[in-house]
Amino acid sequence: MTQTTSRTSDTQLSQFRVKGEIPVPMLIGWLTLAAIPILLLFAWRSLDRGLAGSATILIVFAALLSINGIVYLASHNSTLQRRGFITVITVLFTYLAVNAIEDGSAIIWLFAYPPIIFYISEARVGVIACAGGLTAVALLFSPLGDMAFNSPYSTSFRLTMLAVLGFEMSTCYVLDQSRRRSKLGLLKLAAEFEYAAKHDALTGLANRREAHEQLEAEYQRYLRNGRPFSVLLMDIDLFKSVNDKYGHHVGDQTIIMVARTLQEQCRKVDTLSRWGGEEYLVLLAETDTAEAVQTAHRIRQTIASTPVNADGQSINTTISIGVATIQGSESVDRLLQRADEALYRAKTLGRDQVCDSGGH
Ligand SMILES: Nc1nc2c(ncn2[C@@H]2O[C@H](COP(=O)(O)OP(=O)(O)OP(=O)(O)O)[C@@H](O)[C@H]2O)c(=O)[nH]1
Repeated sequence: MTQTTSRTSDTQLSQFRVKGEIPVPMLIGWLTLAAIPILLLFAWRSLDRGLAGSATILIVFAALLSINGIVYLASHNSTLQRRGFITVITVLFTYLAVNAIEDGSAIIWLFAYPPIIFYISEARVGVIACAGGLTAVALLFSPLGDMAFNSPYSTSFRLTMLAVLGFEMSTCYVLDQSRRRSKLGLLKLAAEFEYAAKHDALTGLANRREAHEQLEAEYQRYLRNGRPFSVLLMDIDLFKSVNDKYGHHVGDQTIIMVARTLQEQCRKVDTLSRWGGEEYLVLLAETDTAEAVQTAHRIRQTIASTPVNADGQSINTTISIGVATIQGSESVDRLLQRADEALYRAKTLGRDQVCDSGGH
């Protein structure tokens, strides 16, 4: 996978939620609600110990988190909420490490940072934030840090802290990658299921169920705007003899090749489906009878003049077509029944024919 595609899929991934997954805005909401009383508690403790400056700064952080939450509630802008939250907690954790709040023990809160950052942001952001954080802590613990800040940490604490923090960040990264891969797998599986539920396995055309959905959608449009639509019900002529003569496999290939030719003959707005064994249905959106009959003749002629090449065999096929256009307040079932009757007539008239439900 290239970097571009992994980035794209990571961004796309965050837009989909699998069942049971905690939505990021909700998680940030809960974390904000939990953080505010904790910050106020430590502000009160700082005040109690005469550290008014620390108390004020912790109260400011609590206020900033509250404002971020309120802005989200008012705007529902989850990107803004996430960015605001990441900024506030990054500055907060830096402050806790540098200022050695609670006799330096507040630096332990840094362990809360990696799992949160990996969950609420893209993997790339998580890696950058954690690498930046670890470098910052290493600098703070270095002689350079000692020159700039008055840190109370012993050498053994510094080493343990850096090692454990690095270990935690790496573990969070590995687990997060695993979570993202599982999520991607689930989303792909869901897409495959959806595709399989809507398409015919042999030809890849819409299946009968999907055709019914499209018919219903077009019918609703017809009821709203009054513009009629038509259907072409098509059946390969004497298909049983193809199976009998060449075998089932060649029969299958013939069904696929006819489907391809039909696809080439249809507009993008039309829905071509495999209606049954060797039957196809075309839904012609916003098309009246004259236009539908013209299209049917064109399709019939193309099929008749295009021998099917299946497994090295050149097979001449023809199709019969029944045409019906929606009229008045009739139902979709009635429309299909009329198309079926027209197809039956085309068969009885000798096949390789187009008949419309008006009797032509
Ligand atoms: N190979 C193959 N054959 C299929 C498939 N589905 C249906 N059939 C066969 O298609 C044939 C349809 O035959 P019939 O309905 O009797 O009609 P026909 O021979 O096409 O004759 P007319 O429709 O009257 O022109 C049957 O032999 C089915 O077994 C399929 O998916 N693959």
